[in-house]
Amino acid sequence: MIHFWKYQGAGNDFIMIDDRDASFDINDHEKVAFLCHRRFGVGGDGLILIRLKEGYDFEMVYFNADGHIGTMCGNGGRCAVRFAHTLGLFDSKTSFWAADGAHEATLDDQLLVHLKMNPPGDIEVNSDHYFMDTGSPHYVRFENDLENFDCVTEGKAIRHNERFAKEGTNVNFAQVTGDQSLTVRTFERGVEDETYACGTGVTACAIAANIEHNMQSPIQIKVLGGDLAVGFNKVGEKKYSDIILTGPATPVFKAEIKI
Ligand SMILES: N[C@H](CCC[C@H](N)C(=O)O)C(=O)O
Repeated sequence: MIHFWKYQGAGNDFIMIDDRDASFDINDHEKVAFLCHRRFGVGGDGLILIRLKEGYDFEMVYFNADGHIGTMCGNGGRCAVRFAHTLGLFDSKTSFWAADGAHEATLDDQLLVHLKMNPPGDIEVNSDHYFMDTGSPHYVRFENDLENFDCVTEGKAIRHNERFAKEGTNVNFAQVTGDQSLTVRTFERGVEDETYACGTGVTACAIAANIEHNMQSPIQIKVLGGDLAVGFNKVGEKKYSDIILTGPATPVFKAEIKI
C-alpha cells in the first residue's frame, strides 16, 4: 500500500510521498511510470519523494512521468516545500537538497512559495533561440502568437533533433506581453508532452527575456495552468544571482493505492 498526496503548482501536477524511512525503491521505474499514468494509475507529470538529508530540512527526489529520476523541477520544488511544511519539517524558511544541489525557500502568508533557483552556468545565445540549464536543460524561443501555436509539434521536433535526441531537452516558447510580463508554453522531456507549467522553464524564459529584451525583474509569467513570477539580480553579462521563482503549490487530495 502506498500512501500519497496529489499536489499541483500552476497545473504542473505531482504525486508526493513521505518517504522519510527511505522504503521506496527508486530504481523501480515501472512502478513510478505506472503511478504517473493518467489512465492506469494516479496521474501526474512527476512523482516526488520527501526524504531526510543531513544538514538540510529534507531532500526532494524527483522522477519524471516516464519513471526515471529527473533533474531539478521548479514547480515540484514548490510543492515539496509546501508538503514538507505540513509534515512539520520547517517553520517558515527552509533549506533542502534537490538534484542540482541546495535550495532555499520561504512560504508566505498567502501560501505562495518563493523558491531560490540555482543560477544557470553558460547561457547560449543563438540566432533564434537560447539554451541554458536552470537545474534542468531549457531551450527558449520567442514567438509572437502563442495562442495559435502548435507547442507539441514544434516542441517535439526540437526535443528530437540531432542535437537533443539523446539527452533530451525541455522546450519553451515565450511571448512578450508587457514591459515586465511574458506568456510561456513548454514541451517537457520526460513527460514528452506540453505541461501546464514548468518552473525551471519559466526561470530560463525570464533570463532570456532580460538578455533579449532587457526586461527587468520581477517578471510576471502566465502559463496554461496559472501565474508565476521570476525575480533576479543581474550581476554581470549573462550572469545572474538571487533568482527567485514564486508561485502556488496546492494540495489536491490524499489517498492510498494498493500496489
Ligand atoms: N516541470 C519541471 C521541470 C522538470 C524537468 C524535466 N521535465 C526534465 O528536464 O527532465 C519544472 O517545473 O521545473
